Amino acid sequence: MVQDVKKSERSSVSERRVRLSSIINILDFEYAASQNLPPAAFAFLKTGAEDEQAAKWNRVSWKMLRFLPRVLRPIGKLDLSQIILGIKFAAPFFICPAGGAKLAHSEADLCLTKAAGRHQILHWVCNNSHVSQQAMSEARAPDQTTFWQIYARSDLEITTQEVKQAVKLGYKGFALTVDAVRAGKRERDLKVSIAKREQNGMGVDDDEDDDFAGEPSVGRPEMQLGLDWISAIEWLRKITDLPIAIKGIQCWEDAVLCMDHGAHPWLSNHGGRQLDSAPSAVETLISMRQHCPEVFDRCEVIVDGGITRGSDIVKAIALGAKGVGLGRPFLYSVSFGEAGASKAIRILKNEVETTMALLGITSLEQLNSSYTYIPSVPFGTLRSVL
Ligand SMILES: Cc1cc2nc3c(=O)[nH]c(=O)nc-3n(C[C@H](O)[C@H](O)[C@H](O)COP(=O)(O)O)c2cc1C
Repeated sequence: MVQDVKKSERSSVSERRVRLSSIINILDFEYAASQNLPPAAFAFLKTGAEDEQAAKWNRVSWKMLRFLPRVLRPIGKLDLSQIILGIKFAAPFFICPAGGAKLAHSEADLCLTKAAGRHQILHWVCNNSHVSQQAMSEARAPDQTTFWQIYARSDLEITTQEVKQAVKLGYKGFALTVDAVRAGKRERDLKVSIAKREQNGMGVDDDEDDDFAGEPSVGRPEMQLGLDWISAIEWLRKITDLPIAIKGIQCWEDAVLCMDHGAHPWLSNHGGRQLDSAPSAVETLISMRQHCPEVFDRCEVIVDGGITRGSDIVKAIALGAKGVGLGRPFLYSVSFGEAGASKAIRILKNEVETTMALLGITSLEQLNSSYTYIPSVPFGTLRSVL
């Protein structure tokens, strides 16, 4: 399925315009990928839906929050470890599932699992990768745990077999992605595909031109469109009793439904690639704190979207998230292979540690909403909102 980037199009180490050694933060990886990757590959990874409002807002919304640091507290050893769906990892952030990683590097999916294993963080493996389930599980370090993400295929039996196989191969948690029943209109990606086709002299009859409705350049199998909460959870529960997250929760009402059905809400708008103007995970976290705080006690809330700094990760945890996913940042970093992904993890760990020390905490368990606020809302009101 995954479109191959021709070898000649992919830059070799010596051809790279931006070198790994020059990178000091996560946004630097995006710049490097924009310079080093073929334009079509970068466009596929970067694109959001339509006007990219959701993709941009995801990033900006973490910056709405400010910290309330505490001082004169002894800061000794910092403990970044976090339990996500029952498994202890060395850090609270993880690598999100992402199809098309091969556009960043021919061995991207394997490199991501290996880098995650090296640093004992979670890789939530994508079912739409170019590598087999078996090969992905073989890339794990001996003591490494990975989780598996699924789309429900139109032929549910195929997905059923895939989940059974994932259980056999030792995956310890699942995510059912539900925000992509239809692909979002990803214009940045579409424009590059159309330009390429026109460059190749392949014209289209003006009367029949419906390229504007084209599928993303990395295809996906046909989706199952008939599931609802009851049938989806019943189907999955017949196959496994391992933890299940529902990926793509975008309002507190659906977070409550997750809780009621014994699943964990994964607050995500697919990196702004699906519904433009969808809410960011920050907004959903805050509305959950107002309307259904009990979900944080009964479920593990996972978030992703627009995270570029260790401080964003700490903010998410302060608001109640247990696991914090990054998609594009790891895709951009893995354009440098395993060394790039490993550097991205080290940068994030270092930023999380610095943020913790400057907030006056030594473990993530000490974090709570009193460490953060939104300045635009009157201070007193906000403290009660959070
Ligand atoms: C290139 C790309 C491919 C993706 N493919 C999948 C996928 O196959 N399954 C899925 O559940 N999410 C997929 N996602 C969404 C990510 O899992 C995650 O929700 C999102 O990237 C987080 O936002 P961020 O990129 O701003 O960190 C993809 C994201 C990107 C950027």
